[in-house]
Amino acid sequence: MNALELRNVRKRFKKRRGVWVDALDDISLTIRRGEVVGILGPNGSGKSTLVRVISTLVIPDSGEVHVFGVDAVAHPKVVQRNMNRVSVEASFFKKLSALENLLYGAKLYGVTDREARERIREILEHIGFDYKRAQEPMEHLSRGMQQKVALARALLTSPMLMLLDEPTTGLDPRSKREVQAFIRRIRERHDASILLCTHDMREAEELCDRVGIMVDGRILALDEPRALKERYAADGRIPDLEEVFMAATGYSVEEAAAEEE
Ligand SMILES: Nc1ncnc2c1ncn2[C@@H]1O[C@H](COP(=O)(O)OP(=O)(O)OP(=O)(O)O)[C@@H](O)[C@H]1O
Repeated sequence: MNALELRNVRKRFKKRRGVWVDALDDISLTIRRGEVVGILGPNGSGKSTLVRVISTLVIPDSGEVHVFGVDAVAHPKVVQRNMNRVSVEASFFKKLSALENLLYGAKLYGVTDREARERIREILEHIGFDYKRAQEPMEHLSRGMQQKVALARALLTSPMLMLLDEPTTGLDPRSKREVQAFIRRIRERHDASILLCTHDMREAEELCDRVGIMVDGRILALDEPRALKERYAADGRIPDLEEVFMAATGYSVEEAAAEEE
């Protein structure tokens, strides 16, 4: 059984009168157990909508979404238990400490307080979060530190499927490396299947088994990074992933990362 299966998923949004946008335009995608699949795409290409549909926050107009064989549209509660989403919009109780927020998160997933406390310490240390600061209110922490708490919360509940929506965007270089190293470790242990949306080509290449390129709600290419590069080879020269991205999308990396108009 696959960790994730999307078949012909569509989602349209009304932008203004008479103007619609196909955020997801006939998306089919499979993630095998233990596999890390990256999605690279410019702003507005539909990555967040993809993550929201899988995490049952948005209902697709048509198509099927199965998480470990369970229909996500018909049984959102069951599916939510088997996955966790990390995104910049992660919600916390800002006045409470990181530790209190993490304990609360663990409780929702049925992890006991004692078990949670041990694991919280271990996870925070692994991702380079100074445990002494875990007692401070969330609102005192930098964005990078809050992002690490969001990641810790996702890991704490041992989700079978992790949806990482730009987990390193906005982090300082050191935090970024720590978070990436942690994702790499999870990957090596093969204990989670991961969908990773990112702007960062190197991150995608280093962390993902397969990478998809998304533009205007469609996945243009999805393959192992090496195979993608071979596919776009010209005159016997193998391009890097950045060049593949430009060739496939017509966007430069800078344009892809720029704010949506
Ligand atoms: N709730 C909504 N209402 C109207 N339009 C929406 C809504 N959510 C997304 N869209 C539109 O759907 C398209 C895809 O958006 P989405 O946020 O999924 O892209 P993205 O690739 O995640 O971009 P970003 O990297 O900026 O988050 C965009 O044109 C966006 O404006």
